[in-house]
Amino acid sequence: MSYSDLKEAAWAANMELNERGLVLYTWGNVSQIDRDAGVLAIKPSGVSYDKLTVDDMVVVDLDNQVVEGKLKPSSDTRTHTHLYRHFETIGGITHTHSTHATAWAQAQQPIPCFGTTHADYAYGEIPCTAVMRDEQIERDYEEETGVQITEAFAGRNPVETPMVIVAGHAPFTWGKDAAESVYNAVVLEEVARMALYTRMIDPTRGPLKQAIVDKHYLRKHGKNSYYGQG
Ligand SMILES: O=C(CO)[C@@H](O)[C@H](O)COP(=O)(O)O
Repeated sequence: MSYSDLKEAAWAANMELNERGLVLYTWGNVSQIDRDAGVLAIKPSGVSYDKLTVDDMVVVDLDNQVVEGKLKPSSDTRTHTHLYRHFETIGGITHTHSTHATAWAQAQQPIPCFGTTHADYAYGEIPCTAVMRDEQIERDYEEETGVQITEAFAGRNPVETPMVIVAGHAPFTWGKDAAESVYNAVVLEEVARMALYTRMIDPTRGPLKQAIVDKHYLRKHGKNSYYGQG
């Protein structure tokens, strides 16, 4: 993929994020990686979506060095590159401060799988990271945000749950490309909203029976999937 195609794909995903109402002003960012070229295109830092152009997108390598672009890359770039280095099958990452997912992040609680809507997209609980230690904050806050995410996924397949909430901060989602990571951010926000209402209706409600979670997740994503027209 040429740098211009990569920048176009990442820019279009950032525009979709804004059109879906998941970000305000300059909040959030989306990137897409070209693993063959070893670079990713990411939103520039502090640029509002209504002014963002394809040419503004910044191309960086996995060592966070700018390869092409006149603007500074997102302040969250080192979180994105950490995740690309550790989650080797993902192709796009979205970060938002969408209201309901961020409320769960501020409560520092994982989102239980209360229903089949959730189970259709994430194989069980949506993890919340641990709160960063002081020395991590001092060392490299954005890189350590990535560390907290990959540690929350120790023993878990990030493809099966393409979303996480960062304690005290907000959500990150990912997918095979930038567009799918935005799709998952939209899904996460709606699932977080449903879960908040569920918790309000019945604070004692526990997660859905695992057999139903299995049925819903695997009929869409398993090797014997029978959902849709594929
Ligand atoms: O997490 C945050 C701020 O807490 C980011 O989402 C910013 O809101 C966007 O930063 P840039 O990508 O514009 O540097």
